[in-house]
Amino acid sequence: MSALVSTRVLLPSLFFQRTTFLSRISFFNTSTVLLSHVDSKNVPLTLTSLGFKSELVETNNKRQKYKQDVSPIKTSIGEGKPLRSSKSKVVLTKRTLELETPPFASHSFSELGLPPLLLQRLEREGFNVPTDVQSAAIPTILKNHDVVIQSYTGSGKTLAYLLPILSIVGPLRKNSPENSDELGKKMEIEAVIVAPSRELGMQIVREVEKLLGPAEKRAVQQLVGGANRSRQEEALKKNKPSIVVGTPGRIAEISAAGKLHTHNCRFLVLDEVDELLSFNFREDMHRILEHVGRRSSLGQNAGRALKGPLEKRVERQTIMVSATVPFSVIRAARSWGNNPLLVQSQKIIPLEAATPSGPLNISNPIARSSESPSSQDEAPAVSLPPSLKHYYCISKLQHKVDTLRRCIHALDANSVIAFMNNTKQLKDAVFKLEARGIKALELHGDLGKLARSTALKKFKSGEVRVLVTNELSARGLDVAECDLVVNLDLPTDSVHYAHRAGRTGRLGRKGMVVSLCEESEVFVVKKMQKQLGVVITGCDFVEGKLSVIGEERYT
Ligand SMILES: Nc1ncnc2c1ncn2[C@@H]1O[C@H](COP(=O)(O)OP(=O)(O)OP(=O)(O)O)[C@@H](O)[C@H]1O
Repeated sequence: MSALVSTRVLLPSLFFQRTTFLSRISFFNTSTVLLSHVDSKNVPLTLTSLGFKSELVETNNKRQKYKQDVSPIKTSIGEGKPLRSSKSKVVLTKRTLELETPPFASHSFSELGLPPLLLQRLEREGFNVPTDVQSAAIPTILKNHDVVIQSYTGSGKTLAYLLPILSIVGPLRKNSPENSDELGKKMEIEAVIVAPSRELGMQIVREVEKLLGPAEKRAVQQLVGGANRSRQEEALKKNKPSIVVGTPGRIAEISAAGKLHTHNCRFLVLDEVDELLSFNFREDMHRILEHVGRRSSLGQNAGRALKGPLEKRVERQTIMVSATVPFSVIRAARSWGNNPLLVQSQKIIPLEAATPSGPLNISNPIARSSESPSSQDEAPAVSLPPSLKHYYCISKLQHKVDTLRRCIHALDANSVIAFMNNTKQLKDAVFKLEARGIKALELHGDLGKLARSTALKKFKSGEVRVLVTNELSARGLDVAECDLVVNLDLPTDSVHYAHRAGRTGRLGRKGMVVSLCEESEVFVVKKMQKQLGVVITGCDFVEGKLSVIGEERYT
């Protein structure tokens, strides 16, 4: 009761509205609504109060800016150099988010069987300790197993498959007697990595290039859509890369033109595999699966003929990766792979033993206690980083951008990704944010290649505070500094929620996800909450503060 009183004290004018609101929630849902409360010390909830260490400092132009904390981990993003926007002449200092609960395993990279040159490169790039999923996946892939890698967003799945691949193919590979005769020869393509978007494809290429270093970065080639195809074909011919990374359409196109020779390919990686299963990619994926790597004529049983774990395989090794693994992926993996294993952060099991809901819900008591979901309704409970905080705020459609503005100020967010479903409304939102003095840019598929790259670059560098985007950016996009994700439109389902939400809270950093919805949509939030097995708390942004409205208990 005292908690309820404190809400009244803080927000007297809103009290009546709030009580009405709570009773409506009860109407839409069977869940029990508890008393409203605000933080017991009446401290406003901001990203700072939630643990993002930042400090206000005066810069030359007298504007208050953030001084970054030095992260213990060097990320791919700049380390907080002062940045200057050429247009506004505003000096921005990037705030680096601390790793609060990093998913690091106790092992070191050197225990995982990686070659010395690769270990040196990891150290040089500041990758000192493997994450849990890397510790589980690297030795498993090195033992020639086909795998489905599933762990929550931002837990380091990319290196989990890149490191074993780089141990075996390309210039950093093991100089074992087995492949020493191949040294010096021009190799064929040995690994094909497929990603559903151009941005994700390019991000993976950057990660490989970082490890290869400038002298050897030609060993990887990007084959993404939207870029000049003949230039990519020329580069393939000239550089003879060991690894190609691309989008399904472009890989299939170049392969069909006879310019991509992948029949001897050793590895096929399907990153964001559940997305690659979607209807849009069906034909291209069919071609890739048929043409990449030597398929044994014995089909599925061929793998069983392997005598020992290190026996050289004669057909490709298939690696499938996602934070969300619905039953469709398990089914596809069983037919595409060779007795694949399901690799999660803390366990490795044969995929045959994985049930549709098992791998997703098992670690989450809330999701486990709810009714068992249908195959479309699976709860991606272990897909979400544990450090994330989830909120929803009721807002009328026409007030959403203003609510977003209040949300950004109340949470003191520095790097925000706002998701919308419709491109036209997305443009309007950017216009309104800019009109309210918040630097924002749009990112979606209707933009040209240059505009897309520029928007992303400006957002990553901290020059732009809000990136307004759609599903294009929901998968894989890695911006360590992103401290807030806002759903200006609700995602279509809990899987989409998980991927959008996962753009913040990367690698154990704290992050907040706020979904803005109309009153009639609250039941959708409640449904996703149940499916995801997380608490999505009602809130409002009043007088520059976040006020929690109610807590709900599962029934
Ligand atoms: N062992 C490590 N030490 C330090 N940083 C790491 C380590 N492994 C990965 N990272 C960094 O963590 C960030 C997140 O990794 P990554 O993008 O691979 O996550 P993910 O699990 O694939 O996420 P998503 O599911 O969203 O695609 C990246 O910036 C990556 O460089």
